[in-house]
Amino acid sequence: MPSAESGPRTLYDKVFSDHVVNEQEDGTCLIYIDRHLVHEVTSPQAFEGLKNASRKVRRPDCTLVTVDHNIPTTSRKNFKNAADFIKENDSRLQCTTLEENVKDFGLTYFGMGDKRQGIVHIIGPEQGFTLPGTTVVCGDSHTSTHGAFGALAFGIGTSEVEHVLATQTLITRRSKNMRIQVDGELPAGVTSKDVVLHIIGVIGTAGGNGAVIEFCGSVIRGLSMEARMSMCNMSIEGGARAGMVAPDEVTFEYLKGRPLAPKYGSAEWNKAVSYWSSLKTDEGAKFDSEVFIDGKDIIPTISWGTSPQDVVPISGVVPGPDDFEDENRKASCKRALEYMGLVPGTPMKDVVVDKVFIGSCTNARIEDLRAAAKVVKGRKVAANIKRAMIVPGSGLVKEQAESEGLDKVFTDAGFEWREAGCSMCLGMNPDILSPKERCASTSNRNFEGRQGAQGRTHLMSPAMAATAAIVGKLADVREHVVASPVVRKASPKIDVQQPVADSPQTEDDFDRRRRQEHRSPPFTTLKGIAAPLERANVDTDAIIPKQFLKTIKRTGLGTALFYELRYTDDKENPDFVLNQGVYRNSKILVVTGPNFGCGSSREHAPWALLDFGIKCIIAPSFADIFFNNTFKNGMLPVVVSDEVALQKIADEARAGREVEVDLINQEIKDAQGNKIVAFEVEEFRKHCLVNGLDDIGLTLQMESKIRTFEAKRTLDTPWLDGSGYLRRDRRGATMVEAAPVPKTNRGEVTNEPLEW
Ligand SMILES: CC(C)[C@H](C(=O)O)[C@@H](O)C(=O)O
Ligand code: SF4
Repeated sequence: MPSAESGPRTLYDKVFSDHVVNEQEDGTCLIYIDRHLVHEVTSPQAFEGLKNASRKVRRPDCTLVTVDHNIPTTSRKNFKNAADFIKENDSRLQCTTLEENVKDFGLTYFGMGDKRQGIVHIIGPEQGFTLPGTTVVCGDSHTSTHGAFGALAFGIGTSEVEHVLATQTLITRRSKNMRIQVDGELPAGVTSKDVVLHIIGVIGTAGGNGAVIEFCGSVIRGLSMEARMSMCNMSIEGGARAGMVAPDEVTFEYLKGRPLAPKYGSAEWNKAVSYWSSLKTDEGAKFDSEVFIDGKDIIPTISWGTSPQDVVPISGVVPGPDDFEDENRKASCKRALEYMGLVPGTPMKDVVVDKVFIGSCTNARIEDLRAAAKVVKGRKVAANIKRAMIVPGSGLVKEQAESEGLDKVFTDAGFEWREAGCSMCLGMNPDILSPKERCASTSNRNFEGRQGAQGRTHLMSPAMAATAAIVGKLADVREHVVASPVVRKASPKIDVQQPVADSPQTEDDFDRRRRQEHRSPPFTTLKGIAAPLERANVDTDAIIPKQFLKTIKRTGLGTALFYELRYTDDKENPDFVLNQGVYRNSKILVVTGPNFGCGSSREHAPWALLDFGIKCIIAPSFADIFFNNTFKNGMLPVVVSDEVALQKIADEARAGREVEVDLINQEIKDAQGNKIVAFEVEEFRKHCLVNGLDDIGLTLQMESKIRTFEAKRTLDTPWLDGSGYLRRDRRGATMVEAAPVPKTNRGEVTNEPLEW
């Protein structure tokens, strides 16, 4: 339900309300986006859409672009350009396409030759691009990371990336408010990663669906910004699109001197701090759900299975199906044990590890590397560990770590010291696990095949991963390192001011863009074979694995749909439903377990379903980003939470009979036209589907409202109009200039020619 707009408000309510450009009667809101981060995987189709419609990027001064997912993490000593450096064809194409797009649209870009390059969720905060009270989006589910600053930050799909690029706004609705309070004190050896893994174990991967989580309590207040980012980062693993922490002195301290934050001590800084200080939940504000956790109950926590909710304390044992009451969980446990090659009852500390990965947007910040180095110092990686990698989150993190001598600590112990990128977090680059290899990983997802086909991932904190590297097995950091008080050191800050250039944009451009387009074929009624899928928590990595995300097109992904389930050694698996008889022509998917489409924001998941021929998915519940992404592609996700009705539909599907989804009357019927169940759909979404409308076209009709909002924003929060190297000369009430940032010479800021 929408949150109350009057009376005491939550932090989320405040930030959301401050960004509403327009609200419709059915609760559909157009919100302004302050900060847009872009990377190579989820943007090519968005830029292509802009080009096809002759649209420009509305606010280059609020947009920051980098490459992170595909790039190799090998030494860049001889780096000249991405085209020569990246060997794998599809990865190279995706990166060079991004470089062309930033050039064509005049965006600020941190390429591989720039020491500010890094994982998109590490560089935003590092540069002060992420600020309290802002709305931050990126075509990436871990955008939730930025909520650590009291920003409303969430992942979006590629169609929404295009929408934001074109309009600097997004169509959305109010989320529910969820509060997770962690009080007391954390025992020695327990870190924010343990806290968040513990929380996901408690609430489950669908626990936060439809909600924004506010993390609070004395434990959260005591965490550094890095630690808060690790927690908000994994809100998405708890099903929430966003996590937030109210900004406080720790936040302000972190922001001082960041290149894109207001200048410390200036009138603007003081104004900003006074606004930021108001961003807290009012006494008496209502939350839709609340969870209380006592910090002292948390033990270093690791995952044992193939979902982030499959966690146990390191002192525990591998669970078995009998440990769960829910039938879905019993079935998932059985499958996960088989996949992970584990036997119930085995002590976690007996599990032998092959590889160690310390990196990712969850845990590749300077504090993470310091924590790992503290464990490693003076020790050696165990003989059975085939590979132990440290992948800093950005060039600046790497530089800082090197200045502290951490690289030496790691390399002396036998770790590889790599260049910044996503790396083995999802293995879109060459850093992957071989089949059946077991990895102690500081990343955030342990889905099947996530780090490499048939690879086995155990999630944990940097200190725990470092301990596993030294011991050769999963191990308890508390038994291997003498606890000492955590000393909070400053994070690296670099004040880099860059020159910019101008390029005009005219009123005519707006008129051209104001066209309302019809992009998807209208959806009214769909009748066809429905395939039954009897699974819970189907993640988007399972719907389409990472190797297929390297395309720069939306089409042709049907063969990749459910790839790991549909094929074994590249041959069709006859047991998988879509390989059987009539189901090869399915138009509808009936999923019997909850939380379909959890995990990543990849719009490739609906694209693959659509390309296969599936236009409608029926399930008891969906993950938020996937749910959104389907609508943007003229597809219909239908929630049927009534178990009896869902089973009736599944029975039709199991019998190979057709099912009819009648959107006009909002009913699901059997092949004879008998109603099985009615369903709900938001009015605005239905309108767009039935009429095949392009919502960018619709939003552009709100131009005057967007301009009015921007003018007010400039008065109230002037620091949000591209500052520092993002500064643009503004023309009238709108944007815009387009100036790429000159290359920095990996360490030295120069006025050298542009990277391209
Ligand atoms: C590639 C991108 C869409 C994806 C995400 O949204 O999370 C990736 O970052 C991931 O972690 O799976
Ligand atoms: S989760 Fe992994 S792949 Fe996704 S953005 Fe973070 S580091 Fe990159």
